[in-house]
Amino acid sequence: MKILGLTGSIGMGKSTAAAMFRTLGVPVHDADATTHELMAPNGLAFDLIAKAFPDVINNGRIDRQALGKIAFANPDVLKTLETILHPLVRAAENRFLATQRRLGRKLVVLDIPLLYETAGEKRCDHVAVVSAPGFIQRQRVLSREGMTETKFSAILSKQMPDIEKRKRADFIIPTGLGRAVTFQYIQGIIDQLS
Ligand SMILES: CC(C)(COP(=O)(O)OP(=O)(O)OC[C@H]1O[C@@H](n2cnc3c(N)ncnc32)[C@H](O)[C@@H]1O)[C@@H](O)C(=O)NCCC(=O)NCCS
Ligand SMILES: Nc1ncnc2c1ncn2[C@@H]1O[C@H](COP(=O)(O)OP(=O)(O)OP(=O)(O)O)[C@@H](O)[C@H]1O
Repeated sequence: MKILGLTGSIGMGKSTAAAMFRTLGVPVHDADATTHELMAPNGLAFDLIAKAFPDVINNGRIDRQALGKIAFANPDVLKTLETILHPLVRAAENRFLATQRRLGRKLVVLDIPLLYETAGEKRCDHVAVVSAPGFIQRQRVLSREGMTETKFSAILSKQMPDIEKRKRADFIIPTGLGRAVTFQYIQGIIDQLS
């Protein structure tokens, strides 16, 4: 079974590309979706996070925006969160891989936002990076509710620059030229790896 890592900086189009892989029949494990499940009220990380950051609990739920506000402004908070979440995400990823192997899959995708930042490429056979020009990325991200210039800069500073990701990638998937182009590239990657 070949493992393709899918990554890219904030707003570059990972989720959109992941959905296209799924449409084309390739199973995808989504690390970000896993963190959402882990942080839900019945999730495995809820109690640990609620204990570490009681101020961000709102109506029995973790207020992600409030947590993001402190985490992206404070390296210690982000570190604590990562220490809680990353091993649990990794365990979920391993369960996904075991299931897909049992099912005899030839190709699977691991969608990991911080793939290069956490040396995740070591457990992938190939890596694809989604990328668009910086001004498009900026427009996309700043149009999100609750996003500010300061938060965008703080998040960017914690991620490997797009140019560096592009240098390391086996495949670069353009996401600034329209969805049809992205889809075509993804189809080409699947053909090449199948
Ligand atoms: C701080 C949290 C609660 C903020 O949640 P919120 O819903 O407001 O933002 P969201 O998760 O959509 O992230 C916004 C952007 O920041 C990026 N980002 C998230 N965590 C990190 C991180 N640890 N380092 C760098 N960038 C990050 C995301 O990839 C995304 O591009 C959340 O991002 C979180 O729990 N982060 C820590 C876990 C983590 O590392 N997740 C990313 C990879 S699995
Ligand atoms: N290939 C594409 N063509 C056109 N627009 C796109 C494409 N990919 C993504 N977009 C647009 O860009 C925005 C961000 O996309 P998406 O949510 O997939 O990014 P992401 O990398 O998963 O973001 P984050 O890292 O912040 O979670 C969305 O509004 C989406 O509609």
